[in-house]
Amino acid sequence: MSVMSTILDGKKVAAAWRLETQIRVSQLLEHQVVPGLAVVLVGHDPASEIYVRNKVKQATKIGIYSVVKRLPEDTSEVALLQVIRELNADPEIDGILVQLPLPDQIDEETILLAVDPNKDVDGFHPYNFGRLWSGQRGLVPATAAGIMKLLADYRISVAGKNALVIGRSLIVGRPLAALLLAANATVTIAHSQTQNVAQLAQQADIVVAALGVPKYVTSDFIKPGAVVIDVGTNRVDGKLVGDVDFDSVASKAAFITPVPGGVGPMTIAALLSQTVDLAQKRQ
Ligand SMILES: Nc1nc2c(c(=O)[nH]1)N[C@@H](CN(C=O)c1ccc(C(=O)N[C@@H](CCC(=O)O)C(=O)O)cc1)CN2
Repeated sequence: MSVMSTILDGKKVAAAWRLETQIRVSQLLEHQVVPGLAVVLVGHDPASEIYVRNKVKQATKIGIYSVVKRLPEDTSEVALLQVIRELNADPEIDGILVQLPLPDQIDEETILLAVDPNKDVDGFHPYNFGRLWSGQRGLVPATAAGIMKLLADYRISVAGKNALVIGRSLIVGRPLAALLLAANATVTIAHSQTQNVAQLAQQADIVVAALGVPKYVTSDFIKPGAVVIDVGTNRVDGKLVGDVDFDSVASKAAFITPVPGGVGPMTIAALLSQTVDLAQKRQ
């Protein structure tokens, strides 16, 4: 018998979260504190352009002051470091993020290290990453924070569950594994060298697909009743496709995120919330 899963509606949860954040912004405005977000975009990656536009649009809508620093594709590392230094010193800016990926001539690690850890709203600075892995509270990468919030809103408990995170990126896989561990899940990280990913997935209560391969996770990976989180945003023939084969997996999983409308909107809502956390600290 095939059962249809509950769809984890990221669009709806993110909208409610943005409203809560907007209320927090109004409270800050009463104390003459305007939360400030700076987004640095180097080059013209079409997907990055969309994400940055949406971040700024949604930030502005809820009263966050936001600036975009647009730099050409051939920007040098030195020039980018100078922009970051200026933002670090700008008292109107609470949160700084550098949109990834960066062009090849720029070393990502050098850039992330240059962001003031107290303004590192993306949580990618090694200081904040270290705090995350040592189980301390702090700035957390937005996609991982968004996924945890989505699970919490649907009252999906994580403690004692087997979680498989497929993908070990700085942006999603690693920070999410740390958050799931902090929430007392038993966490496995699978990656490009992992043998028998399907076999590992069959043991998992929670499967997170964050590897960037369209429809990689199929129904034979899934234990009936599992929770499936799809972080993929692959463009195939102009269409947005996740890392999960939604139609086959939805008949087996208890909960599943759609693409679009699942994890993506939660990422931006988490970023806004964290920007306001930083402004509250300034206050
Ligand atoms: N500095 C950062 N760079 C990148 C991050 C990040 O968190 N910080 N994450 C991703 C891209 N990203 C945010 O930047 C992001 C990805 C997807 C979405 C989203 O809302 N997706 C929609 C679909 C939108 C579309 O049509 O493409 C959805 O899934 O519903 C938001 C943000 C890489 N870089």
